[in-house]
Amino acid sequence: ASLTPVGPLGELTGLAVQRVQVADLVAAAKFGTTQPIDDPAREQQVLDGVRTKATQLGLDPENAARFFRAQIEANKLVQRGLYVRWTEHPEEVPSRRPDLGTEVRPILDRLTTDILAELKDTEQLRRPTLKCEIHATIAERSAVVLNRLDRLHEDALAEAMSTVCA
Ligand SMILES: C=C(O[C@@H]1C=C(C(=O)O)C=C[C@H]1O)C(=O)O
Repeated sequence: ASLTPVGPLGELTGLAVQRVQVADLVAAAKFGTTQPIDDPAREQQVLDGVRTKATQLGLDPENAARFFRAQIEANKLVQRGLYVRWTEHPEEVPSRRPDLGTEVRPILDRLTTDILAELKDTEQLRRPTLKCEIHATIAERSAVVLNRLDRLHEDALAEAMSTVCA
């Protein structure tokens, strides 16, 4: 369970937190298999879906795709960090390997839908203004404290939120 960060960007930031936390499951699904961290075909699928749904919601599809490119980079940052951690400390490797296709990607797909709805709800606030940057910083810092994010997930969240103020 994750706690909702503070302010008008709290819900959106909370969803970005959930997405970087699900990266732990993605890494657990792939670690010790031949499945690579980078999957350009899946990324293309995610981004194509985002553009389609964004257009249906009346959002700028390229702006939404830019936000999701940052979510994807953040996810891979966590995966790479956990690979380093698990290689150095094999006792920390999760004992169960979740199934990427049936278990993990469906969670990411649900988050995609929720994130797009929040992008719509926050559209007016997310102009490139100081006001937006301030609300983004408040939401991000409160997310780190409320969810006790470690440095890896804190850095990933910063990446995920880097383009929030359109
Ligand atoms: C999350 C995954 O790993 C990477 C990150 C992705 C994402 O954040 O949506 C998509 C494809 C991969 O490059 C995955 O393979 O599903």
